[in-house]
Amino acid sequence: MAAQKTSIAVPTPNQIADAAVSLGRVLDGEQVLGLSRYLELLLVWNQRMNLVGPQDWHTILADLIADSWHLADFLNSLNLPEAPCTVDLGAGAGLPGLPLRLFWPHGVYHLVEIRRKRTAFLLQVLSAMQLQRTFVRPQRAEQALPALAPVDLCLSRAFLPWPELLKLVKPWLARGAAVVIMANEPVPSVMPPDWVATGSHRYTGSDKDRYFWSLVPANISR
Ligand SMILES: C[S@@+](CC[C@H](N)C(=O)[O-])C[C@H]1O[C@@H](n2cnc3c(N)ncnc32)[C@H](O)[C@@H]1O
Repeated sequence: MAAQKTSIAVPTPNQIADAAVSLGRVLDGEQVLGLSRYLELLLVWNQRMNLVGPQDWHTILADLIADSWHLADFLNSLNLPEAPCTVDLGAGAGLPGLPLRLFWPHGVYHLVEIRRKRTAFLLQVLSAMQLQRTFVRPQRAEQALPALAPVDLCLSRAFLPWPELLKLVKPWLARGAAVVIMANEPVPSVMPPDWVATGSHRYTGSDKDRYFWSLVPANISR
């Protein structure tokens, strides 16, 4: 699908850079360009299919994309392999993965998404953003995980309730692997018996506090 002239307001690179500064992040030129390409395609495709709730770029940047730069900082604080194999399950509109790769380019990154129209969107954005070592897997997570295992890092946003996600991914994790949960509440004091929380981080999103939890299987922690 090619970008068409529409009535939607597509931000200029300078507007994106200024808005990011107002959200507390200074972007480099490549990040501005990457976000500009992502936002333009997202705004156009979002008019024809339901990719994200917000329709205006500033809300998308503040409510959705900013999570990815906070997530990049959290991932940098974890004890991960130098070039991890990461899966992003139920990637949908490419969140958190596509913006994340501008801020955290390590290892190989697989965006797993079952719906064909969404994978078509992801492929077009991927080609426009020219992200390194980042791939779209048009598959069910249940099929992609065995094919991509052993997995060093599992991410997902709004895909499955976290206890179900842990059950789904556990058989396919490498030794020392982590699952990072993006949550609206702090890490629970009681974990499932076979999991340990190894880190957590709170940050303030556009409207409320948000959290990342890093969880590892108890018997194969690093
Ligand atoms: C609520 S959306 C979240 C999308 C994106 N992560 C975000 O935060 O905007 C969940 C996505 O998971 C996809 N999905 C649902 N079940 C799946 C499965 N078994 N394997 C892969 N993707 C799946 C859906 O098609 C949908 O795009």
